[in-house]
Amino acid sequence: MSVSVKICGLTRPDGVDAAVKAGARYLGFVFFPKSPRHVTAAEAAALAADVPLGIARVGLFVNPDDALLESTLASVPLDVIQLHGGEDPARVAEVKALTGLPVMKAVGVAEPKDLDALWDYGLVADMLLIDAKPPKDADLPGGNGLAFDWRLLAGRQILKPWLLAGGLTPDNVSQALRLTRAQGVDVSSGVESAPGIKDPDLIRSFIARATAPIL
Ligand SMILES: O=C(O)c1ccccc1N[C@@H]1O[C@H](COP(=O)(O)O)[C@@H](O)[C@H]1O
Repeated sequence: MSVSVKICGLTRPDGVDAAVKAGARYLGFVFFPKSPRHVTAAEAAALAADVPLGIARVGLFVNPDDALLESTLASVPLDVIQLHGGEDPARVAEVKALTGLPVMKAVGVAEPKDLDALWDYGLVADMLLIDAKPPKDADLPGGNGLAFDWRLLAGRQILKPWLLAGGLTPDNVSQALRLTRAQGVDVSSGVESAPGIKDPDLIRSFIARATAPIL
């Protein structure tokens, strides 16, 4: 089966267009004001409006309260909620019930014991996103262009469908897939010309390499 690709942090129509045409399976919109990729609900609604059926529009939130989720969903047609903060498994279940949407929970990994959380979140989330754990002093809990040691995932059984994230680029995605055998990959800063500005050529190149046969 072909690898699913998520292009995250889209802020402009040319990035959405490049991702859709190149075969992305998920498009991510960031609703976290500290991020250079933050979009307002009105901006996201415009970007998400004409996305073809079969491509999931993912709303990325960091510790959102119910009001933010409800007000965003009132105007943005989202298909999946991504939780990228410190939400515990009970909150993941609450967000699922509140929104009626599938939830993808990000789990940060820096060392082997971080993988233990995949079990607890796998029991409640619909999908998992396995990302590099951010440095302690980081402003953002993701989107930092940092990779973790992919060998930690080799041969690992994971309860739910999952995407690999963290520091992926067109140049390293093949190696990441070879080592982890991930079913999908998620990229943000690795396909940008500047923080928050996606480069359509890098998006095309990333998707072509991620979906090429693994040798
Ligand atoms: O992209 C962001 O700005 C962001 C902000 C807050 C939480 C998560 C964020 N991005 C997610 O992190 C992964 C990895 O990013 P990168 O490829 O290493 O830059 C990204 O795919 C988003 O899902």
